[in-house]
Amino acid sequence: MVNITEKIKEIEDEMKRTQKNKATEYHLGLLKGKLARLRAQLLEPAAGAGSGGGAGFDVSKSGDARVALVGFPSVGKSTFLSKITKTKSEAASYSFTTLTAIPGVLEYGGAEIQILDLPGIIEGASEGKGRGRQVISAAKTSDLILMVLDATKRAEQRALLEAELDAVGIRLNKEPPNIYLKVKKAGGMKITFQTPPKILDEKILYNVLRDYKMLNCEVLVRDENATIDDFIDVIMKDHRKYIRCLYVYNKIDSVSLEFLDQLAREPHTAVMSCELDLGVQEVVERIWKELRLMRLYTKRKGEEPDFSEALIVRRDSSIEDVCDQIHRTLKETFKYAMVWGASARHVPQRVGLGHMVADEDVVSIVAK
Ligand SMILES: Nc1nc2c(ncn2[C@@H]2O[C@H](COP(=O)(O)OP(=O)(O)OP(=O)(O)O)[C@@H](O)[C@H]2O)c(=O)[nH]1
Ligand SMILES: [K+]
Ligand SMILES: [Mg+2]
Repeated sequence: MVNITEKIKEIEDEMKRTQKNKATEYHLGLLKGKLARLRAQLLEPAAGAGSGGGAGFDVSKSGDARVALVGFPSVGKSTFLSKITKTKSEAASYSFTTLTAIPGVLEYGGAEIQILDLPGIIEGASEGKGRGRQVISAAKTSDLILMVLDATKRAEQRALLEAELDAVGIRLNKEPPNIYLKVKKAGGMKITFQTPPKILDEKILYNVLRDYKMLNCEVLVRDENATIDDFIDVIMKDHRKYIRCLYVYNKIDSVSLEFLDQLAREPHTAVMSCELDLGVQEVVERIWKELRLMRLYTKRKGEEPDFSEALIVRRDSSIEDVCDQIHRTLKETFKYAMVWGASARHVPQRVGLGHMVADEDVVSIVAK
């Protein structure tokens, strides 16, 4: 039987040995493409493997959003969960105290946010070390990854974790690449650049596409700074997940003020000490902000809006999403909606299902 992990290792070694220059660029591009394919294979559940393979933990999603706590062992994930929710997750000084996914509910801004405490992961998690694959599958289902880091540990921990998540197709704080790709039945390859590319060229895209046996397709590269990694992400788009990430350094009670200041300046980063209860509430506020949920208020005809209970919807929601949130079948009897607030051109504005709402809008749905 061919061992995928070994093949991956071989390619990674070859990439490390290969010097990066103009002459090797095409070969490296091909290797990256092959690596992406193998990694996707590795994550496919093996036939007859039962609950193994890439399956996550058996915790159903609930509430308005899900946040996954991801980190090395003993960084304080369970301590944090117990602090911000009513759930108690065992915390101790030894590694792998937590062995399964423990859900808790954070109530904030009228929303119920599911927080998933997870076992610690170690280097090699993406290749199946420890419970790595299960943890990563759970992280993939979340709306926000909270990467919990130990402020007293080496700075590399963050890059190591990022590499593990990257290897399974999770892209943190990134938008999908601005490249259009359409596979066709015939007609050959048509590769177009909207503006002169700074990094890519036609040949490298052609080579990778041929290696993927995508001989008939249309490509339009809209971003002049796109890389071959971006292009491979587009080819592999069914295996990619773009998730926001908040990096949280815990145990700041044990580091110097200078170092703390340095950590806090990194992008998408917050610092806290669960032990001294420092910064924990700020982290909760950051979670809320990063989730980009919106609060809407509903209003019945002829009555005042109900500001006592917000309706929580995701960013980029339309009136149709609002209807679905209120009731499964409301859309079917929908006639029009009246909207007051930032999304309305004039107040109130009469709108249809396609209208995009804004945070704190007041919405009145009129049914047939
Ligand atoms: N100094 C300090 N210790 C902390 C802090 N927060 C948690 N700890 C300690 O760190 C140890 C590990 O905490 P846990 O909450 O079990 O860590 P975990 O990340 O859930 O660990 P695993 O489940 O094993 O992956 C415990 O001994 C905690 O008391 C903190 O802010 N400062
Ligand atoms: K622990
Ligand atoms: Mg734990």
